[in-house]
Amino acid sequence: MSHLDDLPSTPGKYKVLPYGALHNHRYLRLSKLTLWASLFLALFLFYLVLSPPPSPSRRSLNDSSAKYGGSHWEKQVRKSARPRSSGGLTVLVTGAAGFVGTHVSIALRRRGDGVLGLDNFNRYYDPKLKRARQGLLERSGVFVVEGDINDAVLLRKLFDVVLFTHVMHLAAQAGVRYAMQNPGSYVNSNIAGFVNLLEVSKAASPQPAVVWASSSSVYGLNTKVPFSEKDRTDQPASLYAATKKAGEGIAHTYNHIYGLSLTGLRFFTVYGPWGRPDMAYFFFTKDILKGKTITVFESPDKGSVARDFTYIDDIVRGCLRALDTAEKSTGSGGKKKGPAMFRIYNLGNTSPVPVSKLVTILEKLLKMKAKRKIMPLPRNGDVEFTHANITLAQTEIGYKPEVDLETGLKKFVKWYMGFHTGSKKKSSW
Ligand SMILES: O=C(O)[C@H]1O[C@H](OP(=O)(O)OP(=O)(O)OC[C@H]2O[C@@H](n3ccc(=O)[nH]c3=O)[C@H](O)[C@@H]2O)[C@H](O)[C@@H](O)[C@H]1O
Repeated sequence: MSHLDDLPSTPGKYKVLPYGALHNHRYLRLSKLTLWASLFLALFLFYLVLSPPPSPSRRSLNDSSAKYGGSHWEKQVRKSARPRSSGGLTVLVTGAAGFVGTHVSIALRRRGDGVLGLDNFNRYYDPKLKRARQGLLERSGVFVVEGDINDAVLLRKLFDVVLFTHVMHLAAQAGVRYAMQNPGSYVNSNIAGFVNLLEVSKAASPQPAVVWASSSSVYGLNTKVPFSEKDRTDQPASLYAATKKAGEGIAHTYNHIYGLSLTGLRFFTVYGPWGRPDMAYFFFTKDILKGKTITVFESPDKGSVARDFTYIDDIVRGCLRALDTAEKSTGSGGKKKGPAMFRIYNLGNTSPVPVSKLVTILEKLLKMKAKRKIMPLPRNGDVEFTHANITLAQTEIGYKPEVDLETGLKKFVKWYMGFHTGSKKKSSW
């Protein structure tokens, strides 16, 4: 086989040229190549000169999420956060697509305050419910930024775009029993996320006043009833409770060092329309309707387990009163200028109801008999009873619960049936 065997067999694609012509041909190809390379280099240099490297914040903003940023996004953020009148509040609501977050955001927006929502739409329970709540929020004029409270770049960006007067911090890993399955999630949201939010809030100029959700669970094994803010809270019964208690300590630190105005609200088993499917009243309703057995816990001495169930509208009124009475933070840009307000309030109903009674009310409303399995309270973080003393909240912020369990559950069941049967009521408020 000769070297000619390597030549292509199709004559038109390969020409054997005399030396001079071959040289000229190579020269022409070389200069074309040089021309293209120079053009490419010039364009590249031109691009480098015209686009300076992104600042660290821009870079990580782009890296960490593609879901925010840009002029259209900023316009939506500003519009949502703008109050209708000059005296209105400008509130960042974290956990806005959550149960309490949705109700509070809509109530604020309805009375004319500016509200920007933030929610990470995590999968702790069906995100479809959170998306449905987001639909409600949008219809009320509340834009929800999809992001996490641990994302410092995003939080700083939000504070750059909007001068928030208040933060209503409701984003949290909720649920007492789930803490045994996923402890990290509680530390991540209720501790790390809260610190991150406070870091950004304390650095803001002006600093916002922060109102946040603590929990009745901080009373833990306390046996003195009703639970008063003065009672011990150093015996948490679950990691959830421990992280909420830690949150109160952390908040105090930011108040003490940086002059942030902080108000913690200890919610007592909040229930109502658009509620959380991981809560007993919600999944009892679902299971009773399906004819499935429900497990009703009883105390070790065969007594009833009771909760101070609090209706969502009462909680919303409490949140709004806390926001309205919060004094301004005294610091600015991370520097304390004087002492600032620090408050903790119980927001409960003041009338504990045994869980067995809750089931009886549901049976009546659903017109179905529940298949009950009575079980001793497992050692999973649940406490035997909760009972709020609300004198402090009543005296200082005018909190007054109005809805009893039967009335509240009636409203919940009405919503539940509408939402789950896909009737028109699905989107009603
Ligand atoms: O106040 C709070 O700070 C907390 O309230 C809520 O916790 P809880 O009061 O524990 O509500 P929830 O789970 O509805 O159980 C209600 C009752 O049903 C009993 N229960 C529960 C499950 C079951 O299968 N059987 C049963 O009897 C159970 O023993 C209990 O007695 C929030 O979830 C929590 O995030 C936090 O906000």
